[in-house]
Amino acid sequence: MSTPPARVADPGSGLPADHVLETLRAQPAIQRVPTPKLTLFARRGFLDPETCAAVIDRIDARRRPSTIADANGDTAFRTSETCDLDSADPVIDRVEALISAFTGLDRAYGEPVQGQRYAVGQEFKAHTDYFEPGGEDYKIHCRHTGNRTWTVMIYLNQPGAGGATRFKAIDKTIQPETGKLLAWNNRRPDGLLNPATLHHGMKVRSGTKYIITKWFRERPWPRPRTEPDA
Ligand SMILES: O=C(O)CCC(=O)C(=O)O
Ligand SMILES: [Fe+2]
Repeated sequence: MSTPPARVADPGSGLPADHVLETLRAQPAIQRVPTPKLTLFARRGFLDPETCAAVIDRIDARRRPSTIADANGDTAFRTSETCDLDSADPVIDRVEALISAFTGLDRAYGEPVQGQRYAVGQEFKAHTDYFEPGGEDYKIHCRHTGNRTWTVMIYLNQPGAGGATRFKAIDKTIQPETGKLLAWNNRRPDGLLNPATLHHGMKVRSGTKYIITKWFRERPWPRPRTEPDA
């Protein structure tokens, strides 16, 4: 008796991860953080300094206070500023294309790229990027597009001091460096959410830190309507 095949998501969603793992492993100069607890890759110099500077300009022009999905009562939990970046802008469009080509993740499954700006003393305390199933925020944010699968993050500059990203469960701290990309799977190999992805955007001690993040989902992200109403 044959069992029906399991529903296979589009490989570009990053769930299952095989296609993304194959694509990332084939990239020159990619580094994988050696741990069995999570899948975390780094690539130094992924984005050129000119593009990083152009994206920083856009973040500075449109930043607003950051929010968090699962409000936890700690008003100092995420003190940075945020900016949704417009994929109709050719600079952002190119960054999105580079991320997809590098990771094998299909940009159709990604949320709009988000910029973050951290001034001295600002941070994003330890959190996971996926939504906690069962909560109100999970219902609101995951109803249509499912939960987050992969996170791709790029440091746009190197602040004077501080601003590292600490993955507590594996005792690994990654230093910001202009153009360095991080990509991690928010899931375990069996597809379940991985709490070992807990990470902390640590306080900037001098200068300003800029990053962009693109989070991918189980299902395609709705595209903004551009056509006029009939
Ligand atoms: O700023 C960092 O190093 C981490 C940012 C982060 O975790 C996020 O935006 O989800
Ligand atoms: Fe995060």
